[in-house]
Amino acid sequence: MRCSENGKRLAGKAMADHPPLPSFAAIVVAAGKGVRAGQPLPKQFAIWRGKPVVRHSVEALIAAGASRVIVAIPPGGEELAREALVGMEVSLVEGGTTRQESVSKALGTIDAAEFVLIHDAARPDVPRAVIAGLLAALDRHQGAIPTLPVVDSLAIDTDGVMTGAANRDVLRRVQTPQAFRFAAIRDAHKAWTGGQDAGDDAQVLRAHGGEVALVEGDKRLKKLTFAEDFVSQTPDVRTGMGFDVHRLVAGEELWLGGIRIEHDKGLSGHSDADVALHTIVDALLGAVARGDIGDHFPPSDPQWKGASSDKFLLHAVKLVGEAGYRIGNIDLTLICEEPKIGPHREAMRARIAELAGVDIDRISVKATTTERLGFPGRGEGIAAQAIATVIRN
Ligand SMILES: Nc1ccn([C@@H]2O[C@H](COP(=O)(O)OP(=O)(O)OP(=O)(O)O)[C@@H](O)[C@H]2O)c(=O)n1
Ligand SMILES: C[C@](O)(CO)[C@H](O)COP(=O)(O)O
Repeated sequence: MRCSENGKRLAGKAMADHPPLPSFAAIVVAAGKGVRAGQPLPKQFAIWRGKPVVRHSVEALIAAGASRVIVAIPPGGEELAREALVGMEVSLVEGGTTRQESVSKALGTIDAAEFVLIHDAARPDVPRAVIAGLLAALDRHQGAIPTLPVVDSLAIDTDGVMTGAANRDVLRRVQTPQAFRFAAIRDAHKAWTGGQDAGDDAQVLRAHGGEVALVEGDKRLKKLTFAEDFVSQTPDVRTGMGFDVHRLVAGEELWLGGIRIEHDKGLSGHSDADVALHTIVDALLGAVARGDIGDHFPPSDPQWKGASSDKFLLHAVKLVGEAGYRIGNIDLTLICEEPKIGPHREAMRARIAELAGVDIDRISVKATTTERLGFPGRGEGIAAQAIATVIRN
């Protein structure tokens, strides 16, 4: 069965900007029921990152130069599979009641190949570097599998009670694709006599006396198993904007962007009137929908008379954290003729970054004039506007 009969050589579609890999056949097992994933369709046909799950890995294997791709599908799943793999040159084979049986049936359709990669459709994101590492290891071994270290300590569970521990230093989490010398894995599957299923094909090969190399796996090869694995991982990003104006008057200190600037005039207001910090406070409050600066620090409250605006910004940063977010970036624009902002820009960025608790590269301070037009142009006041993004933790 083929989803496309166009007869083009698959290897010709391999990405031109990578050195070619040794020729290999690929089996993608997609014949499971996907019960734990609880999707409306078997999970291998559900949409993930805009495409059916199974399509992702088939595309990656073809791009890496697979000479042919055999996909094991569930009984009665041909229409779903054709739809998921439309336009791709693959062979479809009906799978079995277990993964191992599905692999065996797919292996039975290959007459000859030097190497074969066996992969779970449920692991859609297949880095080419992993494929390259596996194929390279077949120089010296009959099989090679991608693995990751175990990061948690391990307990042996006997009816809910810990009855021992395992040494995680010698244990590895095993992923797919798993790569084999074709004849070795074909013979191992044929010879399998164990009543119980093996966990994977590397175990089948080992049971037949083959040696399996461990190569570095990749987090991206995570298996989609549960419903939560289908929930979008796109970060929840929010934006807030702020705008403020303060009057410039003689006889006041000028506080701007959290620093004191020598100038013949200063900003007037109930607090230190740092228009830049006030604007940033409003942008942050807006991003987490916590009102505006006047709600938190009313100008009528005497305790804020002459207060440093640092306090306001620290408070807004705290509210962002309490809402479950962290600051992504802040982009501030100051609108004035005087003072010139350029000489103070880096000091402002550093102070704002310090108060916001983020790296300086997340803070931008820009300035513009109004071509001597309006109140900023006449030097009567300074206006500021800011945009802040926050990202859910
Ligand atoms: N009879 C089977 C069972 C599983 N698989 C495939 O083996 C891979 C790994 O299996 P798993 O994640 O356990 O998938 P399911 O068996 O479909 O999941 P569940 O146990 O939740 O039903 C999947 O790509 C699955 O489609 C297969 O080809 N044939
Ligand atoms: C083959 C496998 O993905 C390697 O980790 C794993 O053994 C499949 O197990 P499952 O129970 O079929 O999900």
